[in-house]
Amino acid sequence: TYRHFARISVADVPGPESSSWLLGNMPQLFGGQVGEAEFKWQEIYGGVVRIKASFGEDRLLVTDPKALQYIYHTSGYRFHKQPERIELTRMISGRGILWADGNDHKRHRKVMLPGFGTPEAKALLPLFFSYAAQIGTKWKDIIGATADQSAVLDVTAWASRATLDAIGEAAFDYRFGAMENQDNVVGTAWGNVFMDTFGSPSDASLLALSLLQYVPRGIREFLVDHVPSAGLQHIRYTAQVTTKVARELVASKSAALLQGKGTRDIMSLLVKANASENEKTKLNEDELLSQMRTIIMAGHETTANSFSWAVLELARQPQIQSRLRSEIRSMERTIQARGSYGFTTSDIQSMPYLSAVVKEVLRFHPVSFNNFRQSLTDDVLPLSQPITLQSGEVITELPVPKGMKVIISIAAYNRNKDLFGHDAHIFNPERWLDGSMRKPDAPVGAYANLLTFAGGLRTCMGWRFAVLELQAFLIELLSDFEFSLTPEAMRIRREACIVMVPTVEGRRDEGAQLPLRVTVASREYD
Ligand code: HEM
Repeated sequence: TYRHFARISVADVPGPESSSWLLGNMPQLFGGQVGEAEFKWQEIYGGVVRIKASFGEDRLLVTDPKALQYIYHTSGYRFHKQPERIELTRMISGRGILWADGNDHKRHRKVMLPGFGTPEAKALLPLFFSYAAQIGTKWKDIIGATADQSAVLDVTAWASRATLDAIGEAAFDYRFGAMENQDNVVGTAWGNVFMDTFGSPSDASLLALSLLQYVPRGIREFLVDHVPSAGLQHIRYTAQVTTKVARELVASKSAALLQGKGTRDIMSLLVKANASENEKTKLNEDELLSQMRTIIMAGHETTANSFSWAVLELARQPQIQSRLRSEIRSMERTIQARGSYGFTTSDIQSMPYLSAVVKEVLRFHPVSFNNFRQSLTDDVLPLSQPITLQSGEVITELPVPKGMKVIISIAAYNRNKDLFGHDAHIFNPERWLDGSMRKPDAPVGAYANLLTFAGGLRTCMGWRFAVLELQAFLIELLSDFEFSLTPEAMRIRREACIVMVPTVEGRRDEGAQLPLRVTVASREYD
């Protein structure tokens, strides 16, 4: 008790009132749509906001670029993941890289790195195009069978199946077959898992999550593994079926490697890199299996939902959609004129509007919308903008106590008006083209100074894959199809599960969906 009251306090940092001692501001933070509370608080209080968790505990909501650079990079291994949140990660992807911290994390990252370079990502471009083309073929069949040559299609469900198949082949040289067989066990298990487990958390589940931090690790793990709840059961089942496939794959990859027949997929590179590590740094079998679950989880729903948000914005703003289609078709003509077929990465790099749209989608709709960290020691956060404490004192550095829990709002950082302009809350790809954006003093993110892929020591390993896959899907499907809003699509919510998914207001129990009207795009004026 003495230590608690004598330690450094952040109570003087301004922040919103909380009406509940039991839950603090957590219902506001997790109950609404993604970003709702954080956008408001960032506007009122700036880049560092003191909010309340359960039992009056102070937490910091951070979007200040310099503070984030410090947390992610400079002091990266002194800000660990929060113990209760790490249980959620363990449930989804096991004790893999997303779960590991400190030296353990270094070990995981080193073994995984060879699979995630630029050449590896570029080599996958034809594969991404081929899965996007498979969606196109299916859509043409469905649309062709309708009287008015148009159909309402759930873009999220199609994208989810295609990205699962793409990551299966890219990462493991394995065919999930989700596009062909909609009852595919792994595909079905992953379907809506985030919405079922993490969507619309009740006050009781928020309180349970808060209480987990006070429970010793072994008991915490037991509870998470055994508490009977439908959402948890769904995720446990998903983990079980994915691990089963993963086990078969690790065995076959290891056998192929022994016979000198290794392939170039991510998992083979990982198994190979692991084989050359010494006994201390090697990943064990459980860690290898967890890595596969991590890659499936991190590499499929994230990209599928980013694609869904992109298409929704294009349906909302038909003039952006037409301009992008024109750029795509113009590049198609250039490719045909040089006598080749298919886009290369340099073709894609010379499409400025596509690049602007993709950056704007990732800025506006970051599907992984917040990160949770906790300081290992007393520390001092540097700040880009001074803050005025409630006492009136103005500070440019903020001392934080050991154990301080920090919530990083990726969604709010990406709407920072100093970085992205006064219209940061508007979807406008033009900002990436008109030279109006200021170069940041404290760059944080890996891509376009966005925090979408986090930053520093734990930057998303698959960001190059994600950007290329998104570009390939947009090129392939925008070229052939036109998207327009349906009445349901006018009521889309940014649902705050672990991955931000679209749901329809009033129909959240149906899970993630994006019903858009899809027609075959005319080529008359090409
Ligand atoms: C739009 C798509 C994606 C987004 C927005 C995204 C976002 C993120 C974020 C925010 C993190 C940091 C998580 C944390 O520290 O808790 C992360 C980590 C990670 N992501 Fe992604 N990701 C995407 C796609 C992918 C893909 C396609 C792959 C793999 C093929 C991938 C693999 C990983 C891995 C392995 C990590 C762990 C990195 C580490 O802890 O060192 N991600 N991602």
